[in-house]
Formats: sequence, C-alpha cells, structure tokens
Amino acid sequence: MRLDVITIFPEYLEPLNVSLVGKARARGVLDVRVHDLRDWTHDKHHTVDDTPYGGGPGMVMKPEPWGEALDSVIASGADDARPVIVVPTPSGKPFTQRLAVELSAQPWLVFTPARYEGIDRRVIEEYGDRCDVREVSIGDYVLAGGEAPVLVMVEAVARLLPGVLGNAASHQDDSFAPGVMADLLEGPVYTKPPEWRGRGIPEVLLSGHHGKIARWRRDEALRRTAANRPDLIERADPAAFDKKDRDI
Ligand SMILES: COC(=O)c1cc2cc(CO)sc2[nH]1
Repeated sequence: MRLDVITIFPEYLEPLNVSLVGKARARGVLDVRVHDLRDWTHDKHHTVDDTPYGGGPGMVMKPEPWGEALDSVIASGADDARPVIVVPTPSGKPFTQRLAVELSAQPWLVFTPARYEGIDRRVIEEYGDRCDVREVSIGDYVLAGGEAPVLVMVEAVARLLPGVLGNAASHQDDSFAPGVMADLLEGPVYTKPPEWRGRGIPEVLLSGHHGKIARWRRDEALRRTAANRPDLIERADPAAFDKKDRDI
C-alpha cells in the first residue's frame, strides 16, 4: 500500500517512522510519503489560510495550495491510478473497524489533515469528481487538527495489512472485529507471574480446559460490553447470542 499525507505539520507524522508502521515501511509493505502543504505556496509567508466568506470565527484553509498539492501527489502515481482521499473532519462519518478493513484493501490512500476551521469546500468537490473522497471523524470530541486522527487511522489500517502484525491471528478476536466475538469488547487478559501483590489468576484460565476457557472469555466479554458499551449489544444480531449469553 502507498500512503500519502499532506499536512502543514509534517513533524507531527514522525510517529509513522516507529513501531508497527515503521517496521511495515522498512519491510516495504507500506510506502508512506509525508508532504508539507506549504511546499505548494508561493508567497513569502507561505500562506495557507484566510478569513471565512460570510464572516464568523477562525480561518479557512485556502483551496489553491491543496489543489496544487493534490494534483502533484495524484500525478506522481501510476498513469491512471487514483487514490482514495481520506479527509479527517469532525463533521465526517465515524471511523470504524469496518471502514479500517475497507481502507486496508485499497492500494493507495491520501490523507489530507487540515487545521483551522477546515478546507475550502471546493477542494472536496473538485477531487470528489475524480476520486473516492471519504470525510471521516475519529470520534465526538474536539481536536485542533486532523493530524492526530491520521495517526489513529493509519495505525488501524496498517495493522490489518498482511505481514504487518507478527501473529496473523491476533487481529481476529480484536474488540470490534466482526465475526467470532460478534462485535463484543475483549475481556480481561492475564500473564505471568501466577500471583502478583496477592492477586491470583482466574482458575479456569489455569485449567487447560479450552471449552471452559472460551466460555469464560465470552462471558467476560459480554459483561464488559454490557457495562461499557450496551449500545453494541443492542445493535448486535440476536442470533449472535445463545441461551447462556442471555443468562449473563
Ligand atoms: C474527532 O475529531 C476529528 O476527527 C477531527 C478532524 C479534524 C480536522 C480539523 C481541522 O479542520 S479539527 C478535527 N477534528
């Protein structure tokens, strides 16, 4: 996968050089290119924003630098290749594991994190005519810009790419992974030592009885989901639950 990020804070994306994403880049699984939007400004102040038409607080990112940057990035791809453009914005559709899975199947993503009050709408319209443009929010809280959401989305997508996660199975029973855990949150996990500050391990996990262990884990996942995210239970397909679940 090729992944471009256009930003006025390229240093904000340094974390993409470390850990999981860093290793995937080193192994050639991911081709990450970070671009400074100001490289496509031509005035001495490298202006990227201006006051909003219609008045109101804050500043809006000007269309010209984004247009030149996106034209340049898109032109650098294979002749007729078109990226999926991901626009982090508080007014976007929710970023979910399902969207992460969908994006991980794409050969090329371009992220356009903005600052200020956002990007001039005409940029979204211009590129929406020739690319798949997705406006995405990572949650219902206020951030100062889209760079942190890009780090979140890139990690969620990159870890799904073949060969990125060491143990291929380890994203099958993630919280929110569709299927086996039926969109439940993961339950508690334990490792050595068997006792720590007087606290032991649930007996069932030491039993070696895989059926009982699986049942206990599901019960704990149901309990945690009911406590922290009852909405996930309400929306789940009733067929995903058996009689024992209903007793939880
Ligand atoms: C949960 O918030 C987001 O996903 C988010 C994305 C962006 C982009 C901004 C600058 O226009 S502010 C902001 N918040």
